[in-house]
Amino acid sequence: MKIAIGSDHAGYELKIQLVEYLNKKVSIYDKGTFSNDSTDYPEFAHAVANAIESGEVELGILICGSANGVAMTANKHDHVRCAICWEKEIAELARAHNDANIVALPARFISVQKAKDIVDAFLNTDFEGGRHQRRVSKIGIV
Ligand SMILES: O=C(CO)[C@H](O)[C@H](O)[C@H](O)COP(=O)(O)O
Repeated sequence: MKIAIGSDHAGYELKIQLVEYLNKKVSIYDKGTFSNDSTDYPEFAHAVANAIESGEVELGILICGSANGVAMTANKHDHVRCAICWEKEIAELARAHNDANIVALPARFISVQKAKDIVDAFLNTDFEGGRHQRRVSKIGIV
């Protein structure tokens, strides 16, 4: 499986931990940031969202302090459904019911172990389709 990951400075340390953890299981495409220097989360959210839209990867992981900024940015992309997750059960539902293709993690509010559990749940849960496909299809209708 191909996974893109990106964070701003607030998520950088967690991103390092997750890249090391996930490298043993999947192919990781790291879209930055690559230091603790203060930066702007939209750059990395757009990079991960573009990787989804181009087909470079199947799923993505975004990290910032609260997860709000990266999720808001990624969800501007037509083919992205980015879900903020702070418990593994929410990650399972984001995949099973919402067909989310990016998980957004709030680095300043969850532990590294919690983040690993959330990511594992996200990567290992399939979309259920059926009634959920009907609802997901309506998301873009405004
Ligand atoms: O949480 C975030 C956006 O939703 C970002 O990670 C920012 O870091 C956050 O807005 C705080 O900014 P700061 O420059 O790290 O104080």
